[in-house]
Amino acid sequence: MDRIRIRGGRPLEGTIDISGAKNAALKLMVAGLLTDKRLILDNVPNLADVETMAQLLAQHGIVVDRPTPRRLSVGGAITNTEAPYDIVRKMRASILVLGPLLARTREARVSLPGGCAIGTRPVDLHLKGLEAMGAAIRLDGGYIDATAPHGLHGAEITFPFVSVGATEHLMLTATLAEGETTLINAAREPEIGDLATCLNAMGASITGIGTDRLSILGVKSLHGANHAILPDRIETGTYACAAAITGGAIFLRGARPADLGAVLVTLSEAGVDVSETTEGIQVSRRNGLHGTDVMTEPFPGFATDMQAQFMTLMAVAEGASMITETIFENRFMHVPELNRMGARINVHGASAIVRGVPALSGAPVMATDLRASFSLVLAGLAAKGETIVNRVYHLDRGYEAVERKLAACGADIERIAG
Ligand SMILES: CC(=O)N[C@H]1[C@@H](OP(=O)(O)OP(=O)(O)OC[C@H]2O[C@@H](n3ccc(=O)[nH]c3=O)[C@H](O)[C@@H]2O)O[C@H](CO)[C@@H](O)[C@@H]1O
Ligand SMILES: C=C(OP(=O)(O)O)C(=O)O
Repeated sequence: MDRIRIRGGRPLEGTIDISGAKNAALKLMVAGLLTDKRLILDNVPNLADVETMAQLLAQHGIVVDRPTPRRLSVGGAITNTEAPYDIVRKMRASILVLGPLLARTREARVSLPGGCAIGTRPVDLHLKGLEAMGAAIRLDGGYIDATAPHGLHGAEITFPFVSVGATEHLMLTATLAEGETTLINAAREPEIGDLATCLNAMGASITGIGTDRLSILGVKSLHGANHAILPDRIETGTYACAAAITGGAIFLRGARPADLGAVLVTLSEAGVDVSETTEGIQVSRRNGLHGTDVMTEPFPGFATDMQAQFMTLMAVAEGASMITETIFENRFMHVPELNRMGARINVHGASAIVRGVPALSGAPVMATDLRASFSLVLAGLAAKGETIVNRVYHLDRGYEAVERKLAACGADIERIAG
């Protein structure tokens, strides 16, 4: 298993090109199941999760090619409607194939994704939504068995709380259902807008993009399209934290400020200098950081995917911060690892109290999930001495070329293959 070695204490200076968003790319690839024609995606990040999704689609009969490093071509006829446990367990976005398979072939068997390190992550809203659209669903041996003998139809679906995955899943499915589907209290994450824009380019009829009420008028079939994936707002926020924690200055080329929601405002409140340009975002820090409270919320609130990275920043801020996680019940696994590096963090239920310390010290640490992994990389960049981050396969799921991007800004970082 690969590890990352970091010798901390260098201010990072330079430019980082922001990659296409992982959380959009995976769902856009699923859109390829909705048509026999070719869907061409550009600005596709080179990530383990993208490879896993390509594998999943391939075993459904869909051909996924990478004609150029940043382009994916997805298309073909569905030849198998079962999504096996071995692939689904690696990546939760896999569950999103269920509705599109049902809409195209009237049957699907998809493994239940199960819990994962950050929480139980149920899929009941996805299944209830599909049932409202006419699917018959049965759970059998860890699999979701779904059929729609009479096809799927539109429905009015009100989510009791905001779910990114359920909004995307039902929107994808509704494009081919008969009649109109309305999703009320829908998630408004920028990746959902990106997916809706691509589906419309494929011939879907989706209105209300960017709002919490999406209307989807089903069509008979979708065609191919060419779509460039939006820049990754979580990668952007993560490297903004790298500039801030090392007291450096990084230009985040290609980043879109409006997609960051509350994250940029919160960084500014904490003492980070953020300036927006048409080409990207400049982030630097000349003065001290101060403790700032945050609560994770659906977009445009502070993203749960930025919680661990922001906590590391607060670990070296002056004063205390309270960080409350409202989306996932177990997303504080980075806390004991950060404490091993000298942080002073206590968890009380859904909140962590972070008492800032003057400096962290390098240590061997264990990555536990994707964003937690980067929070440890950030700690290593700021710490005195050497940090070894173990189990970096979590990092490779969602961050492209981490060592190259950071080293280009002056970080002393290397991957140790093993
Ligand atoms: C609202 C939110 O911030 N969602 C995050 C969530 O999306 P993801 O799509 O994974 O999760 P959801 O948005 O669906 O989950 C939001 C909340 O609803 C619950 N839930 C969800 C579906 C369901 O059928 N039943 C149910 O109870 C979840 O357990 C969670 O507490 O994780 C992703 C990966 O970290 C993030 O990029 C998303 O920003
Ligand atoms: C946890 C994440 O992804 P996933 O939903 O694929 O687990 C993430 O993007 O931070």
